Amino acid sequence: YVKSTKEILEKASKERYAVGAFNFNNMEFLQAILEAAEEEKAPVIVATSEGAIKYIGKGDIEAGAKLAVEMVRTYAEKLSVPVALHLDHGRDFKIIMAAIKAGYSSVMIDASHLPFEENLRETKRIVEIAHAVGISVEAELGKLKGIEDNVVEKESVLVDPEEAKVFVKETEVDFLAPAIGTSHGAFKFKGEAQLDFERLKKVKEYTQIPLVLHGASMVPQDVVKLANEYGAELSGAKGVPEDMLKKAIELGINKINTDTDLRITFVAYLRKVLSEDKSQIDPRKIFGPVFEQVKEIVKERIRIFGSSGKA
Ligand SMILES: O=C(COP(=O)(O)O)N(O)CCCCO
Ligand code: NA
Ligand SMILES: [Zn+2]
Repeated sequence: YVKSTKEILEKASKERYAVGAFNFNNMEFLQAILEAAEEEKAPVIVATSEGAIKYIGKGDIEAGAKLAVEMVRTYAEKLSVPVALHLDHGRDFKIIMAAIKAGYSSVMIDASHLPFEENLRETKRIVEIAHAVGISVEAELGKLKGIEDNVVEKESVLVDPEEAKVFVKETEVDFLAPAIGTSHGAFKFKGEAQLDFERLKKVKEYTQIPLVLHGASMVPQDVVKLANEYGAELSGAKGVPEDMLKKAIELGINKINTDTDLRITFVAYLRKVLSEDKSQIDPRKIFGPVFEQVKEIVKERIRIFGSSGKA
């Protein structure tokens, strides 16, 4: 059933577990994510980036947002678990407004590339509008490394817990994504994976609100290997290790954004199925086994996040 992001995350924060926020940009990924949550009896957040809304709407933002909402509602109303739809990395005011108008439960205003005062002002503006119509808001403090959609962040600037305290108080934002060393995509760490747990601990203590981990995909090496065996070129791919995810959850992370793990699984098994079933031309016979695997990896993530059975 449909439930608000805020209710889902406040329960998670109180009970110290995390809820997956899985990205989708087509029907099959959405189906796989929702089936996984249902089978794990877990609350789940499904998310679209701005690019996904444009992709779903073939460039028409209002149509894309509306279709995403209607797909989620049509599936979710049949499920026994709570489902919320979230706008990931909102940057364009028009798209954030389109998501709110279409019926998204929460929106992220990502102004983390701006100086603190501007991030604060931008976030405050969106919070005022969203709260006026009962929508919750996520913001980001500090910078992730790597490519954030179309903004290349050269270096990661880790969150300042003192700034986080002021930021949350001033903006009344509902959830905060503190940068603690992760980055988007499959190539997260040059050397050893490391997250700044000290900062995370302080941010939770100072803000006492649900926290979000971006760039949290684990990049499973067995799946990377399989993809490469069937012709992909993903050498050097590295994600967040399980023990670090679990420690981040203990320290107060309640929403874990996961996209790359689903993408790598999709690509590995699509390559495998196409190369093994050479006469297959029915998309359902190709996508069926591929998205079965995507569902399984989502279930694995839900178990690691501690949200299995929490519906
Ligand atoms: O923080 C994340 C997920 O990051 P990851 O790339 O680790 O799955 N997202 O916000 C998902 C969209 C970013 C582009 O993939
Ligand atoms: Na987000
Ligand atoms: Zn992100």
